[in-house]
Amino acid sequence: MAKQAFSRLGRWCSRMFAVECDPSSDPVYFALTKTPQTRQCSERQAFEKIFRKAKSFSLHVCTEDKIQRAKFYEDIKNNTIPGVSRGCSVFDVFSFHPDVKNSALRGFLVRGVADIQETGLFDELVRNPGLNVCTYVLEEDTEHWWQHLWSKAEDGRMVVVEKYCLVPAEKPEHHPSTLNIINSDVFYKFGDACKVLRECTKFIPESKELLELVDQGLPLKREGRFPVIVIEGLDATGKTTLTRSLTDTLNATLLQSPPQCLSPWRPRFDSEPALLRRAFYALGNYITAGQIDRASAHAPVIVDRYWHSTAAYGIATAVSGRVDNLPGPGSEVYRWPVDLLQPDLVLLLTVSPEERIRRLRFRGAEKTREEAELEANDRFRSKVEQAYKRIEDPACVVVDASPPPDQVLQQVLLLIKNKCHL
Ligand SMILES: Nc1ncnc2c1ncn2[C@@H]1O[C@H](COP(=O)(O)OP(=O)(O)O)[C@@H](O)[C@H]1O
Ligand SMILES: Nc1ccn([C@H]2C[C@H](O)[C@@H](COP(=O)(O)OP(=O)(O)O)O2)c(=O)n1
Repeated sequence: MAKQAFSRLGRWCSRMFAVECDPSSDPVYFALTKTPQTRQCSERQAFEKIFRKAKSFSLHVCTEDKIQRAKFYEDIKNNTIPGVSRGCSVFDVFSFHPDVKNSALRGFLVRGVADIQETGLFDELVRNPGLNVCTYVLEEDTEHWWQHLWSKAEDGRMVVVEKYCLVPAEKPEHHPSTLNIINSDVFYKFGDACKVLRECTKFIPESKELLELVDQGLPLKREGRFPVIVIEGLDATGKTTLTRSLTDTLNATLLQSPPQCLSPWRPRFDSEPALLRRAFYALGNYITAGQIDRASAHAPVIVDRYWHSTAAYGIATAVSGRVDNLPGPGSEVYRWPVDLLQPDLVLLLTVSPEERIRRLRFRGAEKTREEAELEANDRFRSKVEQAYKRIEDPACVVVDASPPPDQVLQQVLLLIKNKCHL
């Protein structure tokens, strides 16, 4: 057996396999076992739902280095999968150790691909040390489905190096998409976000300038005397409108995260995989923290988005499927970073989904959205909002932002008066 295959296997054994065929329901879970087990009739449904007796194969990105893995996953998703899956069904899949942090590998299952094993592309994929390539085979007499893991033998031929029987399994406590959140989708320490950007200076030269900007000191405890109020909320909930009127009324300084000075780099990082995008926004908060520290010595400070946004969007984007796949309230993913300056008050503006769509339409967005996209959007919206509400120390105070702007302002001024004695 090829040397490479051994190292692949070490990380592959005793894993579970989750196939997401419908974002509105649970994934189908399988345990991978060496020994087939007698199955109940009802379990056949799991296989019929996924494989339907069609030829299928899966690709899992297993590159060790986190940044390479994130970039390679995007490349496979955007270039390889569309190329091989014409006329096929494609599902997102996870290979993971149940409830073990950082153990999830993401990939794709392509169903209905007739002769993939005969193609040069198959060889190419199997040869790639960053991929685990599996085919799925039905043993007709026993009705067992087997996962075949492929590798390249020393003589250059493609060979099956390991076979696992797929056994339908109970859903684990934690959805596999939640297992890798810490330090991939949300960063809880300045140094952890910096590390990611430091490692990507080779292919994103802008990261170097960004690191120089943030290296100018980290205020953790505020020197200033004036209160700091953060306004959070989904797009079009009225943050810009409210932060402007609050700033005027309170003679405050208006800041935002990411800070203005990062605007030229934002589109660049927005087009990168989540790992890099989230590290960028995390560092934006530390730069804003420095600005808050200085400004709050002279006047109250209003901040348009801060840590809650970074964490809530990071978590909501990472967690696939339904809202109840989010880590439960009290999970460590909702904690405040150990070294980020805390505001005095965080207000979360909320409006009904219908009102939000009305405001977005008024701004000219969303006009051409398909129904399906709106529905997916609705799931995303609920996940962001739930994540916002679960973040702790400081937790946000929810404000109903559906009344007219002046009434929202009065309501918020009252809250600020009570909580910050302004
Ligand atoms: N309280 C409100 N009632 C009605 N419309 C509002 C209210 N606040 C803001 N809007 C309108 O909704 C849209 C989005 O507001 P904006 O302040 O830009 O939101 P955000 O900064 O959260 O994206 C704008 O067209 C704005 O004029
Ligand atoms: N402090 C922040 C601010 C924004 N983000 C991310 C989260 C979302 O992906 C986008 C939302 O920003 P966007 O500019 O669209 O929002 P608004 O126009 O202010 O409503 O940026 C963040 O991660 N951290």
